[in-house]
Amino acid sequence: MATRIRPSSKRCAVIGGSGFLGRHLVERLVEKGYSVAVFDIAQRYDIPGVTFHQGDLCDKQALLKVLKDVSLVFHCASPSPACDDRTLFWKVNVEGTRSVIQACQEAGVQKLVLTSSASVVFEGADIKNGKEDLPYAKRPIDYYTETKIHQEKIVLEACNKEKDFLTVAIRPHGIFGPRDPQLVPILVDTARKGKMKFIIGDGTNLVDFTYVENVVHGHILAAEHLKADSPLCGKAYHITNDEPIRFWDFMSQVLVGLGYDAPRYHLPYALVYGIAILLWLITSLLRPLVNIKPTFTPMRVALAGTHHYYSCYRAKQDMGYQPVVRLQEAIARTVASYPHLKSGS
Ligand SMILES: NC(=O)C1=CN([C@@H]2O[C@H](COP(=O)(O)OP(=O)(O)OC[C@H]3O[C@@H](n4cnc5c(N)ncnc54)[C@H](OP(=O)(O)O)[C@@H]3O)[C@@H](O)[C@H]2O)C=CC1
Ligand SMILES: CC(C)CCC[C@@H](C)[C@H]1CC[C@H]2C3=C(CC[C@]12C)[C@@]1(C)CCC(=O)C[C@@H]1CC3
Repeated sequence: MATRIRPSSKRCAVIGGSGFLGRHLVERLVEKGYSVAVFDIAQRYDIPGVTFHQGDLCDKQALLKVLKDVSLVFHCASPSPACDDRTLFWKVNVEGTRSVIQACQEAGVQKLVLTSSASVVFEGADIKNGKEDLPYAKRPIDYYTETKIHQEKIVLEACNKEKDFLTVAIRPHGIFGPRDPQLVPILVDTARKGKMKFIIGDGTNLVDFTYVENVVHGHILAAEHLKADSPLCGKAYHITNDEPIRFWDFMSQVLVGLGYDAPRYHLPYALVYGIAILLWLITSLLRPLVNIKPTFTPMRVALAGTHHYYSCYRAKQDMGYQPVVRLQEAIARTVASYPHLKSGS
């Protein structure tokens, strides 16, 4: 009987490796001596030694070609939360993730590390020091969150020691850092439109913002600690900066760092949330005719006006996680990385 030769444990693939988190992950893996294949719907950069495979993760045959001599897969692809397209979220995050799991199993991949999200337990109400045993949101706040819940469940349920296929999910929260296309650009765009004058609520709500290098560190630790006899098998892990900060202090530090005024005037949370729901309803009804993207979506308002910070005690215990870049240093590096978004430029 022919014995299957296992690929080296340092041969990995990053699905979604052209994205914000994915590219930082690829760069760190290369520094650590991994051989990396990127699978993504688009190729946006070139790194010597990294092979790129352009394709849709819903296409199992295309995935199989890339995964056949890989032992470890990171899955960090998703449509952007801003796209609000339920059909696309289900197709990519749920059906596509099933095809990733099947392709991994058929190709003999041993480990799958999923980038999930701490928002899988967020329903719009306060979460203070939330642990991984919080129940999944029963009424997810948007389609993105709804499908991230299903995605995490199917990946964790696929963990099977007998089949030599181990899975783990990383749940980051509020990732930021150089090249992030969401947080800082949306913030600056809102400030430039003159809409960043108001604080939603009393401004004391604490939130986790997690520097991208810490999220990368959590992913690699998880991959390296994921073994048949380890507690990581089939579990989810919060990865944060472990320094919750007032949402509005974080926003103000980024804005002031880039030369914009910090928001000053307070608006009641319930009022802004109500307006955001109304706008979402109107834009959904008008969508067949015009595609308007409101700045203040119910999700963003809920994130801006409630406490949502998470414990990463489990990651510290099971994989020795500690953030590698502290929050103030992370904010300074991020601000410095966006010279083109400075006020007046
Ligand atoms: N950013 C954040 O604050 C947080 C993010 N996460 C999770 O982290 C992961 C990475 O997020 P982030 O880096 O911010 O996102 P990005 O959008 O920057 O990266 C995702 C990448 O996946 C690609 N992609 C999308 N659909 C497919 C597909 N069908 N097949 C192959 N590739 C595809 C995207 O291409 P394209 O751009 O062309 O769509 C993009 O290159 C996601 O799973 C997200 O849910 C979790 C918590 C917080
Ligand atoms: C308009 C302003 C009141 C707020 C602008 C900042 C927001 C763009 C960001 C603040 C928190 C961010 C966040 C995410 C996206 C960008 C923010 C809303 C996620 C929804 C991205 C995907 C996730 O999995 C969870 C994130 C939580 C925090």
